[in-house]
Amino acid sequence: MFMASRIQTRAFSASARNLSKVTVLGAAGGIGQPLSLLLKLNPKVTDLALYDIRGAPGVAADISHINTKSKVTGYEPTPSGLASALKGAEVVLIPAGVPRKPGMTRDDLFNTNASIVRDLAKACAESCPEANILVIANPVNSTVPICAEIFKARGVYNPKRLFGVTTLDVVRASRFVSEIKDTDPADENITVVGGHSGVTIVPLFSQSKHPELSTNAELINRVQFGGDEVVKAKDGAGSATLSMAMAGARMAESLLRASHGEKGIVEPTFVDSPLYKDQGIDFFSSRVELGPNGVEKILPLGEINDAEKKLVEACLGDLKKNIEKGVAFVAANPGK
Ligand SMILES: NC(=O)c1ccc[n+]([C@@H]2O[C@H](COP(=O)([O-])OP(=O)(O)OC[C@H]3O[C@@H](n4cnc5c(N)ncnc54)[C@H](O)[C@@H]3O)[C@@H](O)[C@H]2O)c1
Ligand SMILES: O=C(O)C[C@H](O)C(=O)O
Repeated sequence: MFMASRIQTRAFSASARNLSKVTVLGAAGGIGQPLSLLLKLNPKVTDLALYDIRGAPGVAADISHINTKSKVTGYEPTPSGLASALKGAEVVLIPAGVPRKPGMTRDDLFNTNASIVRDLAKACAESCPEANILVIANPVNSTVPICAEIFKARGVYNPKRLFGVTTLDVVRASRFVSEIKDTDPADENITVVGGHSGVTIVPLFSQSKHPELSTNAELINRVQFGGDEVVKAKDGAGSATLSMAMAGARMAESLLRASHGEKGIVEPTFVDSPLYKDQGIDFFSSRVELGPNGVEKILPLGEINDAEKKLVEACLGDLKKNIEKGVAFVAANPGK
């Protein structure tokens, strides 16, 4: 209790002074570089810290020449470099980890990415336990529970500060709808719930301006497997990087706006959620109102139609297994 209030006071005093340090772990990668670029263009970011196991100082030197006010620092790939990159961070984005190649599922990345995320989560728990942690590395359905377990083991878990970034699913859904309806995607607000892989991605078109799309199997499939479209087109060179950078920058911007006092900021995101806990599912993506302390309010799913109820049903089975896999990994491999 004492820890939680101390954490909240510190976070508030930094944002009250409008000083926002944002750290990117995996900053020299396909997502990391354009994400860092977009964060450098964001006037709410005053201090941008870039860390990677290779190349972060070079990316930082390059980005630091952009004529916006924020200070950019690239850190060496050492434990002290990582700790310095994280110290005082308000937001940490984690795109560190390997991407898919054609024929792979996101779960096929688990063996490599689980330990990368575990070790970075440990560094966060030690150096910036009060930060908002935004997990991009796949499989998100498992890497977010991994982070939670690491924070719990160190007694610093704050469920309001841990987010799986599912913004790209929302971005895609609005773009795909706008292509069908010939509208501006900025006017298409599509809620996507569940998790971030295949059938765990559930768009709720019945809640949009185009409820008839909730039976459009082709569109639903495209939202659920949009990532595969990019993996296939890149033909072995990785997965979505540029659209993901935009989506990650949007999620970070939303959190910063909320921490700077703006009200009513809502983003669908994968969080520790009460919505399906009675079914043993501790994490779920739904519309979340953000505030100065991270999660302000987890909004209910609301009315959904029968077709969408079936999609949610199909999501829950896979999601439960993905979450359990992350929790079991930390239990069996707590690391150093
Ligand atoms: N959440 C989403 O919607 C979403 C979207 C796209 C990609 N992704 C995932 O994001 C991850 C990164 O994708 P990418 O295309 O940028 O890959 P990438 O290989 O281009 O970049 C990954 C970077 O992580 C770095 N890295 C590896 N281990 C590290 C460690 N221990 N500490 C710090 N940095 C480390 C690498 O050096 C590399 O620069 C993948 O797992 C991918 O599946 C998620
Ligand atoms: O598809 C992937 O592997 C990357 C990412 O999760 C995406 O949705 O584009």
